Amino acid sequence: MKLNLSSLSQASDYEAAGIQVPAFDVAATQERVRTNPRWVHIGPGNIFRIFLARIADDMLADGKYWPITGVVPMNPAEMEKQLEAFDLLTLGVILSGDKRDTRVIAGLADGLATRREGDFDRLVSIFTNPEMTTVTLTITEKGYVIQDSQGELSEATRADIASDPFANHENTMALLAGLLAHRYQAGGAPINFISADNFSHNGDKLRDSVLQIARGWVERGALSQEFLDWASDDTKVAFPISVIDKITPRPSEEVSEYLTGLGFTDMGIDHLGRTPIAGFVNAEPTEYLIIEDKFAAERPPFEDYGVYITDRETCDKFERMKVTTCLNPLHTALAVSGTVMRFPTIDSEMRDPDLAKMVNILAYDEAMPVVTDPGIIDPKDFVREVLEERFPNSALPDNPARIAMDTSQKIPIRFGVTLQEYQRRGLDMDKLRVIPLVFAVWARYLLGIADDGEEFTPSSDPLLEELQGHLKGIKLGESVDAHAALKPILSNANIFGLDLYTTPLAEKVEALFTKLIAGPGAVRATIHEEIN
Ligand SMILES: NC(=O)c1ccc[n+]([C@@H]2O[C@H](COP(=O)([O-])OP(=O)(O)OC[C@H]3O[C@@H](n4cnc5c(N)ncnc54)[C@H](O)[C@@H]3O)[C@@H](O)[C@H]2O)c1
Ligand SMILES: O=P(O)(O)OC[C@@H](O)[C@@H](O)[C@H](O)[C@H](O)CO
Repeated sequence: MKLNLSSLSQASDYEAAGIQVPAFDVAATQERVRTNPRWVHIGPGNIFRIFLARIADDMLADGKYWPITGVVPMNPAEMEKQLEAFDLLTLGVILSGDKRDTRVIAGLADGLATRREGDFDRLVSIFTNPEMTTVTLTITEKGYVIQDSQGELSEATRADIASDPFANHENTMALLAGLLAHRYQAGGAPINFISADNFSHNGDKLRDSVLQIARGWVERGALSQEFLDWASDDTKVAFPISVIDKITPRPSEEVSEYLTGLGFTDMGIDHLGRTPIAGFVNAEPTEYLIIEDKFAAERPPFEDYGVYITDRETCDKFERMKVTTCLNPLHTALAVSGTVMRFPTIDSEMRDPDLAKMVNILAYDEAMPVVTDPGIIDPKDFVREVLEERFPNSALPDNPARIAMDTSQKIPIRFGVTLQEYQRRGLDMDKLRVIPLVFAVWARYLLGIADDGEEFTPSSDPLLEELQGHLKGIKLGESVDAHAALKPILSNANIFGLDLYTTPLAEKVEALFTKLIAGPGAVRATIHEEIN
């Protein structure tokens, strides 16, 4: 059996395999959405396919017409090999204990790849359609960045500003700013942009980046001030903030074999560069989506599908709890140490007493003091669920390397916000043990040498080359001037949210780093010593 519309018409084959199928006419919806689009999603990757597309699937099953048009602005092969090869269907596999719940998700009903001939023009026609009112995004943090590491507008952004606003743009922020210009020109129907990426005040960042490009066009006379006024008016173009939470690892070999055992012949894992791609997505059962109640246009009835639509303050508090204290910083701590110590999965790290203790200290002693209860869920229950159920979920094969991707972009949010809060509240940073340890292990990770003394390939990161340049020549077991090597990194407020030399942490990180490079086994020994 192959996953496609034709096999779906034999629903009994799916039912015999215990797989839930869409409760609506998928082919008819895919036909209708081409002329009647409602909801566009940029970056139709794993979390989107198992969370937002599933919500759309549930809505469609209830007769609420919110099919999604997925847009890949990067490599068209992602659209072709991961989505179109399966008629845009995804097999969602929820893993917990020894249970696997599998269903066909069909909320994604149309697919475009803007670097593919003709697709950009079709996207323009979708953006000029007033019936299309909502755009969601999961494009990773770096997709929003229009500056270089020094905080200046990047060369690519300057080139976009110098180019025709109405043309196709490779940079996603410029693409969206240009599509907004098309929408304005076509009458300016209101629209919502909901970032569902994992960082602080995601909607604000999206708004800033898009409007900065729009402003550049207005300043050089390519667009009118009226356009900018419209795009800046949040009753016309809304950018609510949101928080999304569902651990969604890369596709796993075990799940691939399981699906093959159910009779599928097309559920193998392929690769696009180093990124594994598949017709299925595996994830944990837990999920939270919180969206600020700030919309300019009609939107999907999210609240009927378990999504919290709430005030900005609640979003903010939930985000502080999840992204900057009780989940994502712990993830990054496990990602860099797990990679250097060659742990295959996060759950295996949680069975290591030192690493489990490290993240417990980080959560309860160092992060919790700056958390405020969001009201939706008690932070103590949230962190307990993370540390005792979600991370140790042995059915969920989450690889530390996935989480280590783009760490330089994540640190300001996952740790910097907490440090700024310590500074703001006058809390004692000298007491912090694990936060400086994580920074030192990250610097040790950047060397690309594991704790066994052998090489590993660090996950991709836009600053990898620059950061590795500062550490060039450092060898395990040899003496090092840690201050000279680390100063350019630790003083970079773009990375840590503040210059670590304005805190007691920089000195600690330098001392820890010196210990961590003492030789093979030094990472294990230093972590053990520091947390016991
Ligand atoms: N996987 C998770 O556990 C999880 C959970 C919560 C939130 N998130 C958020 O969702 C994002 C995506 O995670 P995922 O697991 O779906 O990853 P993924 O790699 O499966 O998907 C990422 C998508 O973003 C696109 N993309 C990458 N860079 C882009 C750019 N510059 N412009 C436009 N599109 C770009 C890719 O083409 C792909 O479609 C994460 O960065 C995170 O912020 C992920
Ligand atoms: O998705 P990223 O790359 O921002 O971060 C990696 C993980 O920490 C993240 O995906 C978590 O699994 C997720 O935030 C859980 O909701």
